[in-house]
This record gives sequence, C-alpha cells and structure tokens, in this order.
Amino acid sequence: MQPSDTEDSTARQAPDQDVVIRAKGVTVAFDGRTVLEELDLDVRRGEILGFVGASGTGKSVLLRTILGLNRKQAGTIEIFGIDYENAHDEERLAVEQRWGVLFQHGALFSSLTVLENIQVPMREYLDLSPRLMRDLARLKIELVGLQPDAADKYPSELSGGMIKRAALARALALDPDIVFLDEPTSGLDPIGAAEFDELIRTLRETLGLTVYMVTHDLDSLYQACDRIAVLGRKKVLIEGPLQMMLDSDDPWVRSYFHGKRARAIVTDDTAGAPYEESH
Ligand SMILES: Nc1ncnc2c1ncn2[C@@H]1O[C@H](COP(=O)(O)OP(=O)(O)OP(=O)(O)O)[C@@H](O)[C@H]1O
Repeated sequence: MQPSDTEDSTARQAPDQDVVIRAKGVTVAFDGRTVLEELDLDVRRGEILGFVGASGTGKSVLLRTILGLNRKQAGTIEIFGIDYENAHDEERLAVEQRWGVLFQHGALFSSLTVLENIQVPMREYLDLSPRLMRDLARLKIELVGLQPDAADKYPSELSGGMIKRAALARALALDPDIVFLDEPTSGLDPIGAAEFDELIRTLRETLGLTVYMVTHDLDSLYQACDRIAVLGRKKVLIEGPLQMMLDSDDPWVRSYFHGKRARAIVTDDTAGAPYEESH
C-alpha cells in the first residue's frame, strides 16, 4: 500500500543540521481569508528545492513570509536555526546577510547601472571602500556569465536574460548561503531558461549554495531541482525528489507531472530521468 504524503514526508525528515529552513504549522491569512494553513516545510542545506503549485495557491505569500515581509498568524519559521520574526536586531541582520533574493521580473533599480545595483546590498550591510565594492561587483558580474561591459549598462539596455543574471548577481552580492529565486526563468526563451538553470546548478556546486526556487517551469523541475515541494489546499501536499511526484496519487500532482508538457520533456530528453533521493 502506498503511504500517505504526510506519512512519507515525515518519514523522510532530514536531521536538524541538514535543515536551513524549517517551517512548522505556518498559517497566513489576509482579512480573514486563510491562504496558508498549518504548513510544514524543510529546506535542506545545499539542495535546489523547486516550489510549485497552481496559480494563486500562495507560493509568493510563503516566500514573503519566510523573508519576514508578511506576518503569519500561527507557526514558526526557523532560518539557520533562528526564529527570524522574533529575533533581535543583531540576529536579524546576521540572517539577512546570509540570504539573497531574486524577485520576480528581476526588480532592479532602473535608475542605477548593473554595477550600482549589485552594490546596493553591500552599501546597506557592509562597510567597504568604494574600490573594493567595485571590484567585488565586477566579480559577481563575471560569476553570473555577463560580459564586463554590462557593468555600466542600465536595466533598460539589457535583454530579459541579462536582467535575470544581473538580478542574480545582486542576490549574490553578500556571498549568501541561500538564494530565493521567484520564477527565475519566466519570460526567458527555452534556451535562455536552460542556460539559467545550468548557471544555478554550477553556482550551487561551486559556492555550496542552497537554492529555493519558485517556478512554473517544468524543465527547471526536471533539470535543475533535487527536490520539489508542491503547494495545494493551503499546505505543502508533498515534498521529495521528482520520482515521488511521478508516483503521487494526488490529482493535481498527477496532472502536473504526467501532463502533456511533462511527457514531452521526458520523451525529448534522456537527462529527464528521475533523480535519486540522496539523503
Ligand atoms: N498582501 C496581500 N493582501 C491580501 N491578499 C493577498 C496578499 N498577498 C497575497 N494575497 C492573496 O493570496 C493568494 C495567494 O497569492 P500568491 O501571490 O502567493 O500566489 P502564487 O501561488 O504565488 O501565484 P502565482 O503562481 O500566480 O504567482 C492570492 O489569492 C492573493 O490574492
């Protein structure tokens, strides 16, 4: 008999030292309308976690709640073992320096160049000389695969793919341990999206990053993610490797991962073979 999703994810709970984010019993409501209810989620050190769910289920709400931008009505969220919402200022600052965020659509400051955009978090959190900030920002530009001359360009002068890379460079400005990516490949053509996925995997390998990626992009889920969490009915319905999604009996999970587009990916690409659970 197939175990229920809840039993399954509990059985696979990672040891505490491997968990960088632990959400327990999180409830978020707006004007009496509950969006998330008693939601549990673990994000493990060094993984690329893909976070999916139908439109309007609350993926952005959860992301914003983890980042302390939304208030929750119940539950706890620990990041690096710290309850960010209730932490004192020093602890909050320390946590903020360990995360980087790429918001949907890049969200670069349009009046600043790429170099200046990358320096924004450095100015906010670090006390560095202008020269060091410039050198560090140039390193980040190189890291994300942009040409050096992108440094002096304004967002309006960049392609969609370059904007995503510049926004990623800014998310990496403080050498974070975890990056949150909100639909990083939306608006990119398939080649640009595949290159971005490849970049994310390379950065994870070289920098030891943990990646929390909200996405609708099935290719990313197949090619880039180690584990997937599915949001539905105000909770994380199921959380695990791709194979667990493919084996799930949940109707939404089945239709998403066995739909026409998913089948096309598996047929087209031998690398689409399911990942093995590595823990
Ligand atoms: N600040 C807010 N005040 C009131 N309602 C909100 C607020 N933020 C989000 N919501 C509501 O919460 C629900 C979930 O929204 P959310 O943006 O998290 O969905 P999503 O899963 O990210 O969707 P999509 O995939 O389309 O981006 C929506 O009904 C939205 O209207």
